[in-house]
Amino acid sequence: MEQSTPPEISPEHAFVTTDLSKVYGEGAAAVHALRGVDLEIPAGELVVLLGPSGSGKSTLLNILGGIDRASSGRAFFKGDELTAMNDRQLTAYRRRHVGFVFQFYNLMPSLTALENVDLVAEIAIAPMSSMEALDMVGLKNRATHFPSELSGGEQQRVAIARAIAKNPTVLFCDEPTGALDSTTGVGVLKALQDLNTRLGTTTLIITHAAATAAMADRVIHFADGQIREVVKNDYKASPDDISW
Ligand SMILES: Nc1ncnc2c1ncn2[C@@H]1O[C@H](COP(=O)(O)OP(=O)(O)OP(=O)(O)O)[C@@H](O)[C@H]1O
Repeated sequence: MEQSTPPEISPEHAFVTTDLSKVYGEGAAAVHALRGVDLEIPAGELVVLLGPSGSGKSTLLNILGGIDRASSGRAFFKGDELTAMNDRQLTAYRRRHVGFVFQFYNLMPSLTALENVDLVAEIAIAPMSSMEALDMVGLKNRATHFPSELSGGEQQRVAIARAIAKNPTVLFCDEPTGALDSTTGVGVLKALQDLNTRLGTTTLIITHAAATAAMADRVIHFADGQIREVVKNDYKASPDDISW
């Protein structure tokens, strides 16, 4: 049988993409969201994706997260080809390996913080306890509070606890601080950096806050559906030390 994994893909890579492209729509209405993206993301890194609105960041995240499909090119997760998976395989990949955090927290208003985290922990394969997940984001003492009793930053930290409770291999964050003021945003970024260090979860963060780049291992600059530059940081700043 033909070997489907290119030899350059090693287990140290969480993701590798080759010539990855995505076109939405057809003909004159076609939008080229990704135009031949070649990317390597080492496992365990905290990666920040920067770029103008519409440059393709969310499209890349959604393809790597198994919630959208590429039009051409290939994407691999630890040697498994995402772009060759059927719907059932992609669902299994998401369920087993992927945590998502979005700009709006999407918490159930009628459930407490702990119950919101429980929702995901209950269907995960190897979850940590919901209380442990809340503890990791500094909210153990707010477990019985409802979302309406929590600040925006606290609600986002509950959403992060919900995403990490399933012990994901990769955590995708699309504008996690987009709805927060800068002080509150720092608390959320600190929680993400802390989790990355403690759990070793490969973490991809899309943000418009360019200063956030200083807290990453690697910064990917996007423009017009392509990677313009990849910068590897020698030193990772604490979100506390980033000026906004
Ligand atoms: N479902 C869709 N149908 C048609 N076009 C789409 C769809 N999703 C995204 N696009 C287009 O693809 C391009 C890339 O969008 P994408 O959301 O990936 O950009 P982005 O860099 O994440 O932007 P932002 O920072 O504003 O979230 C944009 O031109 C967008 O309008």
